[in-house]
Amino acid sequence: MSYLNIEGLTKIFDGELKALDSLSLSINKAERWSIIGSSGSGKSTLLKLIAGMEVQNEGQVYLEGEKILNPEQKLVAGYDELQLVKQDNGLFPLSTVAENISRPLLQYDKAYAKERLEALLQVFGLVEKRDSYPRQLSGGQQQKVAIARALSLEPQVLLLDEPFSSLDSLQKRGLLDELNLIFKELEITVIMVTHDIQDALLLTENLCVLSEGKLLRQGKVKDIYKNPQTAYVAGFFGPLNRLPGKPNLYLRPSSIKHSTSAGMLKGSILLKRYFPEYDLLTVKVSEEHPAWQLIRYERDLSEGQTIFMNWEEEDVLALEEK
Ligand SMILES: Nc1ncnc2c1ncn2[C@@H]1O[C@H](COP(=O)(O)OP(=O)(O)OP(=O)(O)O)[C@@H](O)[C@H]1O
Repeated sequence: MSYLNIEGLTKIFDGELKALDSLSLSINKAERWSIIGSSGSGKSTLLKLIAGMEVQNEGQVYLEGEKILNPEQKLVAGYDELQLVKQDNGLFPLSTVAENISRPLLQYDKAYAKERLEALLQVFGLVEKRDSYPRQLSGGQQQKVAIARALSLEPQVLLLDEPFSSLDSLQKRGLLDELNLIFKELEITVIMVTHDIQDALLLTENLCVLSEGKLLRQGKVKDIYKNPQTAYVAGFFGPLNRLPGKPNLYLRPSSIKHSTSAGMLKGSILLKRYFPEYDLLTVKVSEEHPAWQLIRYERDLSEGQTIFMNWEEEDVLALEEK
Protein backbone atom coordinates (compact mmCIF):
# COMPACT_ATOMS: atom_id res chain seq x y z
CA MET A 1 0.00 0.00 0.00
CA SER A 2 1.38 3.44 -0.84
CA TYR A 3 1.46 6.45 1.46
CA LEU A 4 -1.95 7.93 0.62
CA ASN A 5 -4.44 5.51 -0.84
CA ILE A 6 -7.80 6.46 -2.27
CA GLU A 7 -9.84 3.37 -2.97
CA GLY A 8 -13.09 3.34 -4.93
CA LEU A 9 -14.44 6.65 -3.61
CA THR A 10 -18.00 7.42 -4.60
CA LYS A 11 -19.90 10.49 -3.46
CA ILE A 12 -23.55 11.02 -4.34
CA PHE A 13 -25.27 14.30 -3.48
CA ASP A 14 -29.04 14.55 -3.00
CA GLY A 15 -29.49 10.87 -3.80
CA GLU A 16 -28.73 11.24 -7.50
CA LEU A 17 -25.77 13.49 -8.35
CA LYS A 18 -22.63 11.35 -8.62
CA ALA A 19 -19.92 13.90 -7.78
CA LEU A 20 -17.30 11.11 -7.56
CA ASP A 21 -17.56 7.73 -9.22
CA SER A 22 -15.39 4.86 -7.87
CA LEU A 23 -12.25 6.97 -7.88
CA SER A 24 -8.96 5.32 -6.93
CA LEU A 25 -5.55 6.96 -6.72
CA SER A 26 -2.26 6.15 -4.97
CA ILE A 27 0.14 8.87 -3.89
CA ASN A 28 3.64 8.42 -2.49
CA LYS A 29 5.17 10.48 0.32
CA ALA A 30 6.45 13.94 -0.70
CA GLU A 31 4.90 13.71 -4.15
CA ARG A 32 3.15 16.81 -5.46
CA TRP A 33 -0.06 16.35 -7.42
CA SER A 34 -2.45 18.65 -9.21
CA ILE A 35 -6.08 17.76 -9.76
CA ILE A 36 -7.47 19.34 -12.88
CA GLY A 37 -10.87 19.02 -14.52
CA SER A 38 -13.79 21.07 -15.77
CA SER A 39 -16.12 22.85 -13.38
CA GLY A 40 -18.24 20.38 -11.40
CA SER A 41 -15.99 17.40 -12.19
CA GLY A 42 -15.60 16.61 -8.47
CA LYS A 43 -12.21 18.16 -7.61
CA SER A 44 -13.22 19.93 -4.39
CA THR A 45 -15.33 16.99 -3.27
CA LEU A 46 -12.28 14.74 -3.65
CA LEU A 47 -10.12 17.07 -1.51
CA LYS A 48 -12.78 17.28 1.21
CA LEU A 49 -13.04 13.48 1.30
CA ILE A 50 -9.25 13.11 1.54
CA ALA A 51 -9.27 15.63 4.42
CA GLY A 52 -11.99 13.67 6.26
CA MET A 53 -14.39 16.62 5.99
CA GLU A 54 -17.12 14.92 3.94
CA VAL A 55 -19.01 11.61 4.18
CA GLN A 56 -18.52 9.25 1.24
CA ASN A 57 -21.12 6.80 -0.08
CA GLU A 58 -18.55 4.16 -0.94
CA GLY A 59 -14.81 3.67 -0.79
CA GLN A 60 -12.13 4.65 1.67
CA VAL A 61 -9.10 6.92 2.04
CA TYR A 62 -6.05 5.57 3.89
CA LEU A 63 -3.06 7.56 5.13
CA GLU A 64 -0.11 5.28 5.90
CA GLY A 65 -2.50 2.36 6.07
CA GLU A 66 -4.84 4.06 8.60
CA LYS A 67 -8.45 4.73 7.62
CA ILE A 68 -9.38 8.40 7.35
CA LEU A 69 -12.63 8.65 9.31
CA ASN A 70 -15.39 10.88 7.98
CA PRO A 71 -17.43 13.38 10.06
CA GLU A 72 -20.03 10.70 10.87
CA GLN A 73 -17.33 8.49 12.35
CA LYS A 74 -15.35 11.08 14.27
CA LEU A 75 -16.28 13.63 16.96
CA VAL A 76 -14.26 16.47 15.44
CA ALA A 77 -14.11 16.38 11.65
CA GLY A 78 -10.69 16.50 9.99
CA TYR A 79 -7.13 15.69 10.96
CA ASP A 80 -4.08 17.71 12.01
CA GLU A 81 -2.02 15.62 9.56
CA LEU A 82 -4.20 16.64 6.59
CA GLN A 83 -4.60 20.39 6.23
CA LEU A 84 -6.92 21.94 3.66
CA VAL A 85 -6.43 25.54 2.39
CA LYS A 86 -9.22 27.06 0.31
CA GLN A 87 -9.47 30.04 -2.03
CA ASP A 88 -11.27 31.96 0.70
CA ASN A 89 -8.28 31.87 3.04
CA GLY A 90 -10.34 31.91 6.25
CA LEU A 91 -7.92 34.24 8.09
CA PHE A 92 -9.19 35.87 11.27
CA PRO A 93 -9.52 39.56 10.32
CA LEU A 94 -9.03 40.89 13.87
CA SER A 95 -5.91 38.79 14.52
CA THR A 96 -2.39 39.67 13.42
CA VAL A 97 -0.30 37.52 11.10
CA ALA A 98 1.51 35.99 14.09
CA GLU A 99 -1.79 35.29 15.90
CA ASN A 100 -3.32 33.75 12.80
CA ILE A 101 -0.39 31.42 12.22
CA SER A 102 -0.16 30.35 15.86
CA ARG A 103 -3.92 29.94 16.42
CA PRO A 104 -3.88 26.16 15.72
CA LEU A 105 -0.97 25.85 18.19
CA LEU A 106 -2.86 27.22 21.22
CA GLN A 107 -3.27 23.78 22.77
CA TYR A 108 0.42 22.99 22.42
CA ASP A 109 3.36 23.64 24.71
CA LYS A 110 4.13 27.41 24.68
CA ALA A 111 7.82 27.02 23.87
CA TYR A 112 7.05 24.67 20.96
CA ALA A 113 4.33 27.04 19.65
CA LYS A 114 6.74 30.00 19.75
CA GLU A 115 9.51 28.07 18.02
CA ARG A 116 7.11 26.88 15.33
CA LEU A 117 5.71 30.38 14.75
CA GLU A 118 9.17 31.92 14.40
CA ALA A 119 10.27 29.18 11.99
CA LEU A 120 7.19 29.69 9.79
CA LEU A 121 7.50 33.49 9.77
CA GLN A 122 11.08 33.02 8.65
CA VAL A 123 10.38 30.38 5.97
CA PHE A 124 7.50 32.39 4.48
CA GLY A 125 9.33 35.74 4.63
CA LEU A 126 6.68 37.19 6.96
CA VAL A 127 8.87 38.34 9.86
CA GLU A 128 8.32 42.01 9.06
CA LYS A 129 4.57 41.48 8.76
CA ARG A 130 4.08 39.61 12.03
CA ASP A 131 2.06 42.44 13.62
CA SER A 132 0.05 43.33 10.49
CA TYR A 133 -3.63 42.46 10.11
CA PRO A 134 -4.89 40.51 7.06
CA ARG A 135 -6.44 43.65 5.52
CA GLN A 136 -2.99 45.27 5.51
CA LEU A 137 -1.55 42.47 3.35
CA SER A 138 -1.62 41.84 -0.40
CA GLY A 139 -3.62 38.87 -1.71
CA GLY A 140 -0.42 36.86 -2.14
CA GLN A 141 0.76 37.63 1.39
CA GLN A 142 -2.64 36.62 2.78
CA GLN A 143 -2.41 33.28 1.00
CA LYS A 144 1.09 32.80 2.38
CA VAL A 145 -0.26 33.36 5.91
CA ALA A 146 -3.08 30.86 5.25
CA ILE A 147 -0.59 28.24 4.05
CA ALA A 148 1.83 28.99 6.90
CA ARG A 149 -1.08 28.54 9.34
CA ALA A 150 -2.00 25.23 7.71
CA LEU A 151 1.62 24.11 8.13
CA SER A 152 1.80 25.13 11.79
CA LEU A 153 0.71 21.71 12.99
CA GLU A 154 3.36 20.04 10.82
CA PRO A 155 0.83 18.19 8.64
CA GLN A 156 2.02 15.36 6.43
CA VAL A 157 -0.30 16.30 3.60
CA LEU A 158 -1.26 19.78 2.40
CA LEU A 159 -4.46 20.04 0.37
CA LEU A 160 -4.84 23.23 -1.67
CA ASP A 161 -8.22 24.07 -3.19
CA GLU A 162 -7.51 26.81 -5.76
CA PRO A 163 -5.86 29.06 -3.17
CA PHE A 164 -4.21 31.20 -5.84
CA SER A 165 -7.11 31.90 -8.18
CA SER A 166 -7.70 35.44 -6.86
CA LEU A 167 -4.07 36.49 -7.46
CA ASP A 168 -2.83 38.18 -10.61
CA SER A 169 -0.48 36.10 -12.72
CA LEU A 170 2.70 37.94 -11.74
CA GLN A 171 1.94 37.69 -8.01
CA LYS A 172 1.04 34.05 -8.44
CA ARG A 173 4.23 33.23 -10.33
CA GLY A 174 6.42 34.64 -7.54
CA LEU A 175 4.41 32.90 -4.83
CA LEU A 176 4.44 29.55 -6.61
CA ASP A 177 8.23 29.76 -7.06
CA GLU A 178 8.63 30.43 -3.33
CA LEU A 179 6.19 27.69 -2.31
CA ASN A 180 7.87 25.20 -4.61
CA LEU A 181 11.15 25.65 -2.71
CA ILE A 182 9.41 25.59 0.69
CA PHE A 183 7.47 22.40 -0.07
CA LYS A 184 10.60 20.67 -1.36
CA GLU A 185 12.50 21.60 1.78
CA LEU A 186 9.69 20.36 4.04
CA GLU A 187 9.27 17.17 1.96
CA ILE A 188 5.53 17.55 2.35
CA THR A 189 2.95 15.78 0.20
CA VAL A 190 0.86 18.33 -1.71
CA ILE A 191 -2.42 17.86 -3.57
CA MET A 192 -3.66 20.98 -5.32
CA VAL A 193 -6.94 21.56 -7.13
CA THR A 194 -6.58 24.02 -9.97
CA HIS A 195 -8.21 25.21 -13.18
CA ASP A 196 -4.92 26.47 -14.45
CA ILE A 197 -2.35 24.14 -16.00
CA GLN A 198 0.31 26.83 -15.45
CA ASP A 199 -0.17 26.51 -11.66
CA ALA A 200 0.07 22.74 -11.99
CA LEU A 201 3.30 22.98 -14.00
CA LEU A 202 4.86 25.49 -11.60
CA LEU A 203 4.12 23.57 -8.40
CA THR A 204 3.61 19.88 -9.07
CA GLU A 205 5.05 17.05 -11.15
CA ASN A 206 2.02 14.77 -11.16
CA LEU A 207 -1.41 15.31 -12.57
CA CYS A 208 -4.77 13.68 -12.26
CA VAL A 209 -7.53 14.67 -14.62
CA LEU A 210 -11.17 14.36 -13.58
CA SER A 211 -14.29 14.40 -15.71
CA GLU A 212 -17.79 13.94 -14.31
CA GLY A 213 -16.47 12.41 -11.11
CA LYS A 214 -14.27 9.87 -12.89
CA LEU A 215 -10.49 9.77 -12.93
CA LEU A 216 -9.54 9.98 -16.60
CA ARG A 217 -5.76 10.13 -16.32
CA GLN A 218 -3.09 10.05 -13.65
CA GLY A 219 0.67 10.25 -13.88
CA LYS A 220 3.64 12.49 -14.54
CA VAL A 221 2.64 15.80 -16.13
CA LYS A 222 5.12 15.30 -18.95
CA ASP A 223 3.82 11.81 -19.79
CA ILE A 224 0.24 13.06 -19.93
CA TYR A 225 1.32 16.01 -22.11
CA LYS A 226 3.12 13.69 -24.53
CA ASN A 227 0.28 11.18 -24.67
CA PRO A 228 -2.98 12.92 -23.71
CA GLN A 229 -5.25 10.31 -25.38
CA THR A 230 -8.33 12.55 -25.41
CA ALA A 231 -9.05 16.06 -26.67
CA TYR A 232 -10.46 16.88 -23.21
CA VAL A 233 -7.12 16.09 -21.54
CA ALA A 234 -4.97 17.70 -24.29
CA GLY A 235 -7.14 20.84 -24.13
CA PHE A 236 -5.92 21.63 -20.60
CA PHE A 237 -2.41 22.18 -21.99
CA GLY A 238 -3.51 24.77 -24.56
CA PRO A 239 -5.31 25.16 -27.88
CA LEU A 240 -5.51 22.33 -30.41
CA ASN A 241 -5.83 22.60 -34.19
CA ARG A 242 -7.99 19.91 -35.78
CA LEU A 243 -6.85 18.65 -39.16
CA PRO A 244 -9.50 19.44 -41.81
CA GLY A 245 -11.54 16.33 -42.72
CA LYS A 246 -9.85 14.30 -39.93
CA PRO A 247 -12.10 14.56 -36.87
CA ASN A 248 -9.71 12.82 -34.47
CA LEU A 249 -6.37 14.22 -35.61
CA TYR A 250 -4.93 17.34 -33.96
CA LEU A 251 -1.81 19.48 -33.92
CA ARG A 252 -0.54 21.75 -31.18
CA PRO A 253 0.35 25.29 -32.30
CA SER A 254 3.98 24.66 -31.33
CA SER A 255 4.20 21.63 -33.69
CA ILE A 256 3.51 23.63 -36.85
CA LYS A 257 6.26 24.99 -39.05
CA HIS A 258 5.44 27.70 -41.55
CA SER A 259 6.69 28.69 -44.90
CA THR A 260 5.61 31.44 -47.28
CA SER A 261 6.23 29.26 -50.37
CA ALA A 262 5.03 25.65 -49.95
CA GLY A 263 3.38 23.40 -47.39
CA MET A 264 0.91 20.65 -46.55
CA LEU A 265 -1.88 23.13 -45.80
CA LYS A 266 -2.46 26.69 -46.96
CA GLY A 267 -4.10 29.43 -44.92
CA SER A 268 -4.46 33.17 -44.59
CA ILE A 269 -3.63 35.13 -41.45
CA LEU A 270 -6.76 36.58 -39.85
CA LEU A 271 -5.17 37.98 -36.71
CA LYS A 272 -1.65 38.59 -35.49
CA ARG A 273 -1.19 39.29 -31.80
CA TYR A 274 1.98 40.28 -30.03
CA PHE A 275 3.21 38.07 -27.20
CA PRO A 276 6.57 38.79 -25.52
CA GLU A 277 8.25 35.66 -26.90
CA TYR A 278 6.34 35.12 -30.15
CA ASP A 279 3.53 36.29 -32.40
CA LEU A 280 0.26 34.41 -31.99
CA LEU A 281 -1.36 33.97 -35.39
CA THR A 282 -4.98 33.01 -36.04
CA VAL A 283 -5.12 31.44 -39.48
CA LYS A 284 -8.12 30.63 -41.66
CA VAL A 285 -7.46 27.24 -43.25
CA SER A 286 -10.76 26.91 -45.14
CA GLU A 287 -14.23 28.49 -45.25
CA GLU A 288 -15.86 25.72 -43.17
CA HIS A 289 -13.04 24.78 -40.80
CA PRO A 290 -12.38 26.50 -37.45
CA ALA A 291 -9.40 28.87 -37.53
CA TRP A 292 -6.01 27.55 -36.35
CA GLN A 293 -3.78 29.03 -33.68
CA LEU A 294 -0.10 29.18 -34.63
CA ILE A 295 3.04 30.43 -32.94
CA ARG A 296 5.64 32.32 -34.96
CA TYR A 297 8.93 33.25 -33.29
CA GLU A 298 10.09 35.37 -36.22
CA ARG A 299 7.87 38.43 -36.32
CA ASP A 300 7.87 38.70 -40.10
CA LEU A 301 4.27 37.90 -41.07
CA SER A 302 1.29 40.24 -41.29
CA GLU A 303 -2.50 39.95 -41.24
CA GLY A 304 -3.94 39.07 -44.65
CA GLN A 305 -0.78 37.25 -45.76
CA THR A 306 -0.91 33.67 -47.10
CA ILE A 307 1.12 31.05 -45.25
CA PHE A 308 1.81 27.36 -45.78
CA MET A 309 1.91 24.98 -42.87
CA ASN A 310 4.02 21.86 -42.42
CA TRP A 311 4.32 19.35 -39.64
CA GLU A 312 5.92 16.03 -38.75
CA GLU A 313 3.71 12.94 -38.73
CA GLU A 314 4.98 12.11 -35.23
CA ASP A 315 3.52 15.41 -33.92
CA VAL A 316 -0.01 14.57 -35.02
CA LEU A 317 -2.12 13.65 -31.99
CA ALA A 318 -4.85 11.03 -32.50
CA LEU A 319 -7.36 11.91 -29.80
CA GLU A 320 -10.73 10.61 -28.69
CA GLU A 321 -13.19 13.36 -27.76
CA LYS A 322 -13.64 12.22 -24.12
N1 LIG B 1 -22.93 20.08 -0.81
C1 LIG B 1 -23.36 19.77 -2.03
N2 LIG B 1 -24.65 19.48 -2.24
C2 LIG B 1 -25.10 19.12 -3.47
N3 LIG B 1 -24.32 19.03 -4.56
C3 LIG B 1 -23.01 19.32 -4.41
C4 LIG B 1 -22.48 19.71 -3.15
N4 LIG B 1 -21.14 19.92 -3.30
C5 LIG B 1 -20.87 19.69 -4.59
N5 LIG B 1 -21.98 19.33 -5.26
C6 LIG B 1 -22.06 18.97 -6.69
O1 LIG B 1 -21.12 17.94 -6.95
C7 LIG B 1 -20.46 18.14 -8.19
C8 LIG B 1 -18.98 18.25 -7.98
O2 LIG B 1 -18.73 19.43 -7.23
P1 LIG B 1 -17.25 19.91 -6.88
O3 LIG B 1 -17.36 21.17 -6.11
O4 LIG B 1 -16.51 18.79 -6.26
O5 LIG B 1 -16.67 20.19 -8.35
P2 LIG B 1 -15.36 20.97 -8.79
O6 LIG B 1 -14.72 20.13 -9.84
O7 LIG B 1 -14.54 21.30 -7.59
O8 LIG B 1 -15.99 22.28 -9.43
P3 LIG B 1 -15.40 23.78 -9.56
O9 LIG B 1 -14.19 23.66 -10.43
O10 LIG B 1 -16.51 24.52 -10.23
O11 LIG B 1 -15.09 24.25 -8.17
C9 LIG B 1 -21.09 19.40 -8.80
O12 LIG B 1 -22.09 19.03 -9.70
C10 LIG B 1 -21.66 20.11 -7.59
O13 LIG B 1 -22.78 20.91 -7.96
